[in-house]
Amino acid sequence: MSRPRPLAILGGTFDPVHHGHLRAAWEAAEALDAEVRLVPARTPPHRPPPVADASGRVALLRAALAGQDRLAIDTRELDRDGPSYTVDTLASLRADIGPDRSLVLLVGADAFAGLASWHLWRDLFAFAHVGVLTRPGTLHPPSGDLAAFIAGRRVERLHGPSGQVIDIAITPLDIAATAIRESFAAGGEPRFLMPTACFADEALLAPYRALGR
Ligand SMILES: Nc1ncnc2c1ncn2[C@@H]1O[C@H](COP(=O)(O)OP(=O)(O)OP(=O)(O)O)[C@@H](O)[C@H]1O
Ligand SMILES: O=C(O)c1ccc[n+]([C@@H]2O[C@H](COP(=O)([O-])O)[C@@H](O)[C@H]2O)c1
Repeated sequence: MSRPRPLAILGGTFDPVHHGHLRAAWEAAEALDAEVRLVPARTPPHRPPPVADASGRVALLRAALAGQDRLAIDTRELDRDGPSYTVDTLASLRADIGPDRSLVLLVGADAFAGLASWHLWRDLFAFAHVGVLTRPGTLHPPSGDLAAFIAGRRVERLHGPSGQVIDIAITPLDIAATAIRESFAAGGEPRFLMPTACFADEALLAPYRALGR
């Protein structure tokens, strides 16, 4: 029997989704030959509450992903109360897919540098590999406990179900949701930083446009 493709997830606040997220997820799917799911956080643990509620952020994600089937949405974090800890998401995914399939947590290099502040961060590696998406502007390599923990785990090709770290070089797109929210707040129109389909339903953009009022 052929080995199942790896399952990779890109968690995020997606407030709102933009081409930086989508292109990174797409290139990771190609680089790892993986099924990739975008996992919107209901209550992101390490930041102020999002501008748009979870259902609005998911609706924009659905609009963004329409017309292709390589990237999917996994809404399991919306079903949990409390902070959307990634370790809980990985445990739940691991229970779904069984012990043998490769599971990869995709994180931008900026997020990876702060991984040691995440809830039960060492346990992430018991459930999954970590795929680090290189991102412009991130110059600092991991340090301290994280650097010590991942020493010896870095690989060029993933083996087994979990526990390794791989760099995934992606086309640098210096797009951030913060800048998109700032554009809306200034009365701008951040077209072409996010998919055109996201502009089709004004109701979905209302929370962002309201930033400018
Ligand atoms: N332009 C990008 N290129 C590569 N990875 C990205 C990019 N933007 C976001 N990511 C990664 O996608 C994940 C989810 O990001 P998130 O939803 O926080 O978007 P963001 O644009 O960084 O948002 P914000 O500006 O609100 O912090 C994180 O791992 C982040 O590092
Ligand atoms: O589990 C944690 O402690 C944790 C801490 C910070 C961030 N995360 C996850 O990392 C992803 C990106 O977070 P953010 O805030 O950059 O959108 C998102 O899925 C968050 O739930 C997870």
